[in-house]
Amino acid sequence: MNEHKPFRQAEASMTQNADDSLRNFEKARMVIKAEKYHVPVLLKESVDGLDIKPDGTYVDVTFGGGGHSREILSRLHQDGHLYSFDQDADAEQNLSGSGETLDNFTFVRSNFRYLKNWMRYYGVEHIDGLLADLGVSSHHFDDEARGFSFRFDAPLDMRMNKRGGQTAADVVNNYEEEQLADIFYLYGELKSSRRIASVLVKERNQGKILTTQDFVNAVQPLFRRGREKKDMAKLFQALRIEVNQEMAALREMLTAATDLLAPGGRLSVITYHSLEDRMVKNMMKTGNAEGKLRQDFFGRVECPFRLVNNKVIVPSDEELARNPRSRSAKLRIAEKK
Ligand SMILES: C[S@@+](CC[C@H](N)C(=O)[O-])C[C@H]1O[C@@H](n2cnc3c(N)ncnc32)[C@H](O)[C@@H]1O
Repeated sequence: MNEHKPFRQAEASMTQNADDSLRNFEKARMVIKAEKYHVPVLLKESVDGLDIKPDGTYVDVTFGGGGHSREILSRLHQDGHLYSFDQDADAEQNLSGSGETLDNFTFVRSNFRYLKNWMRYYGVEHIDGLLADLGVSSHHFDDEARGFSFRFDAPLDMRMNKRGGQTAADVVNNYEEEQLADIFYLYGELKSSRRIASVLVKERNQGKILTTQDFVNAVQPLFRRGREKKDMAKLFQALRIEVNQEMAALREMLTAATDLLAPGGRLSVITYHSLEDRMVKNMMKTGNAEGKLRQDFFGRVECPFRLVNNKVIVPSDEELARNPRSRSAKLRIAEKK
């Protein structure tokens, strides 16, 4: 009889674990209530990439509508923990206000560039995995008042964190012409960036550019017919990246994550434009955002990560059909050595 005992114990603990997962999932569903806020992108692929240990410590630095957080929580047991960050107050509203709480979940209303400080604050020295699903959520594009979309007329704001920092109107009205051109070229990959900057400067000399429609009216005549929407989207993206200092925040977060991850810990990052993707790729291949190869005394490349996927993972045809907003997503996964 005795030789069966370990099996029975294993069976009992499997049932216990399954119960734990179900309970966690149900509770997470109650605590994270958003359904329409955002459709999670590459959900299974990115969370599978974390290779979750049920008792591990995980971070989702981009909570948004909580789709990825909920999936991570469903795979954790009571002794695991998830810290989820978002700098936007609207994202926090996706947590149930009913007083329901999850013991193994902490929401951090902050920019993820302060990841290290917050982990220190919570007494966390190492994490087993970090997920980032960068950029803005569908909610940002669909909320008429936030100024992220050229489909609506709204104050030219575009701040994810409305508590502070410069707005898109501040950038458009105060930056030097050359600075504006650089932003449009670097973050929007727009060939006509100099012309756009020059037109904006002329326009603002007539009167401040304060709304999305002021901005659209100024630049629209520059775009070739048939390309207006694509180019406008690129221009709005460029402004948004500058307003929210997205590249600097990403660099700081990736550096902190590299230090915090325990050996065997996973980094799973979804990007939506080429500059972000390049920075993530560099970090995973070389351990620094610039992609500088470092070699040891014997000429061996030193890198804190092992790539889990050599080729980027992109949404399947089924996902693209179901959620066209996933079209530019690229997922990279690496493991800390
Ligand atoms: C693409 S959405 C994430 C969606 C989420 N994974 C889901 O399934 O619902 C990105 C979220 O990250 C937040 N975010 C972007 N940059 C951030 C930063 N530097 N610090 C904190 N939150 C940030 C945005 O406010 C937005 O809610």
